[in-house]
Parts: sequence; C-alpha cells; structure tokens
Amino acid sequence: MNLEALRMRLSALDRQLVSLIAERQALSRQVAEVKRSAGRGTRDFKRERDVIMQAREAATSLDVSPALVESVMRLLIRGSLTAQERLRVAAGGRGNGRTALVIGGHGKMGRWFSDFLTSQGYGVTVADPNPEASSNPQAHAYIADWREHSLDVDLIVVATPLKIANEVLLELAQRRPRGTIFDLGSLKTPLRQGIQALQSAGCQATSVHPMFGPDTELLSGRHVIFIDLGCQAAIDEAQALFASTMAERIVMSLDEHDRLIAYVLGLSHALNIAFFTALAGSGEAAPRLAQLSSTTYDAQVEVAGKVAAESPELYFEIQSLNDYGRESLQALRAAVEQLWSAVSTNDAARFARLMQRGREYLAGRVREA
Ligand SMILES: O=C(O)C(=O)C[C@]1(C(=O)O)C=C[C@@H](O)C=C1
Repeated sequence: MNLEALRMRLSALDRQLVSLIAERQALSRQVAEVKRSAGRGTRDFKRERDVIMQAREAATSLDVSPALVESVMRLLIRGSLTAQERLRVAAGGRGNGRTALVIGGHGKMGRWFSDFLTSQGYGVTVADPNPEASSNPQAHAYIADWREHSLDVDLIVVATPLKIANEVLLELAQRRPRGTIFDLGSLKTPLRQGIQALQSAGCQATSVHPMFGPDTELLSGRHVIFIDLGCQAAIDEAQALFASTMAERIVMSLDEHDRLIAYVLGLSHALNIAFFTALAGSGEAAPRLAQLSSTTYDAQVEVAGKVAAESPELYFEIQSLNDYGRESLQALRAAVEQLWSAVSTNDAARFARLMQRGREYLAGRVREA
C-alpha cells in the first residue's frame, strides 16, 4: 500500500475512534443520571482504577504500550468527569429564580464566575467598565457602572482587580445590600478594611478564593477557600454554590489565608520569575539552551512560560500587597544562600542534607495526580 492509501485508512480509523469517544461520553452522561438519582457521588476512584487496569490488560494482550493506553483512558475519564460535573451543577439548580451581580464580570475570573452562576440558573448581571470581553453576551445582562445598579440581588460577587476591590467593598458596606457578598481576591489582607466595613454594616459577607485559573473546566482535585468573617449564613451560601462540584472546600481565617498563600502562590511565582530572569540574563547561553532539553529543564520551562504569560499587575500585587509576602521571599533568598554556600565551599555533605530534607518534606505531601 502506498503512503496515500495508508493515510486514508488511518483517517478512517480516526473517525471511528472519535465516534467511539462520542458514544462513551453519551453513556457516561447516562451513568451520571443514574448515580445522581441513586444519591451517589460523581467520582468513583475504585471504578476508575478498574477501568484503567482493564485497559492496560487489554493493551498488553494486543501488544500495545499499556502506558499509552492508560494515558488515553485517563483523558477519557477526565472528559466524563467534566461532562458529569456540568450536568450536576446544572441539575443542582441552586440559582433558579435567583439573581446575582458580578462586579468586574468581564475580567478573567469574573467571566468564569458569571458562566458558573448562569449554569446554575442564576439571572446574572455583569457590571464592568469594559463593554467587550463577555464570554457569553446573550446569557448575562450588562451594566457599565455597578454604582447605578439597585443591588437588589441575592448574590454580589466582587471580581475586580485587588486594588479596586477594597474600594468596592467599602462602598458596598455603605449601601448595605440584602444579598450575600463575597470577593474573589487572591489575597485578603489588602481587603481587610473593606471586609471589616461589610462586617460592621451587618452585611452577609464572606470572602472566597477559587484556587484555579479561569480556563479550568473540571473542579475535581481543585480547592476553593472560604474566609470565615463570622457570618455562617454567608459561608453556607457561598459553599452551596460549589456543593454539586467535586472541588474541595476549605474554611480558614483571613490571616491564615494570606500566610499560606505567600507560599502557595507567592513563593512558586517568585521561584519561576527568578528562574526565567536568570535564564534571560544568561547572555550567550540563552539561545543555545533553547536547542537543548532535559526532563527537569523542560518541565520547569513549561511552568515558567505560563508564569511569564500572566498579568504583571496581578503578579506584582500578589508579591507586594500581602502582609505576609516578605516572609516567603526571604525564605527563597535564604534557600538560595544555603545552596550557594554548600556549592561554593565544596561541601557535598551539606548539599546532600539539603536534598535529603527536601525528599523527606515532599514525601509527606505528594498527592495523587
Ligand atoms: O463508572 C462511572 O461511575 C462513571 O462515571 C464513568 C467513569 C469513566 O469514564 O469510566 C467516569 C468517572 C468515574 O469516576 C468512574 C468512571
């Protein structure tokens, strides 16, 4: 058979594969329905393991790489979970007849949240000075300035950049709206004033930090943090929005949040910024490096590339506005200093101790992917 004929056979097989995937997805939606009426959760880790083991066995008997088949199965299960989670959120119908205002709803997380609320049946109004950028213009009502809104809604989500969010919370506190109010800030200490004003005004307020980016489709394995501001009704209301998702929900205090975020976001961003700054400053070496690769280097470059593409304004806020931010940046300096002194004094034992300590620390916290 010539190349052309072989490629035609491959294309025909690919079409069959795609229609089998469609059939699998349709079946998995039926499974979702059955599990929901039986009151069972969406994710079933034991079943996933069985599905993967069966596929690996079948691969072995057909002389196909079990690793290849396992990765395909994992993608398919992920596809099932995404579709099933969406169905559940929609069927949860929390928003039926309820209304929400998303201030800053045309920003990245604002758009994610507006769509999330719409999928639950909320009537969503987006307030944003930028008229463009709606992900779904038919689905949401739009107003440029939230100050012109009556605020007579069940839910107000503040999704503006951090610098503006504090002002918005202060102004909201003055108007004392009836609905539940929360912001989506990556840091909470810069919002302390606004949050306290909401508390003293007797508003039903909490503060939420979705620990995922705006491109996230599946919430399994993701975390959402809720800040306890002393109003349990607000926490319940905000948590209920995620009840039909697979996201893990965590409640903590405002200070604990920022202390932890200084490491989770602050340190990991800082490390990547240091990495690409060092590479970019490596002069002659930089273009040559692009032609080489190693597993660790490639993985690190991929993460660093994502960090470099993020908003400098947001990333600067995360470094500079956190009351606890200096602590993690200093920890990074101290760590580089320890590495430097082990290497520059040719102290192999000290270097090995650094590696050993890291291995022990990481072994204690590795989770299943
Ligand atoms: O068997 C189920 O319960 C499914 O929902 C299907 C499926 C799959 O795609 O195979 C998807 C998610 C579950 O966690 C386990 C398996």
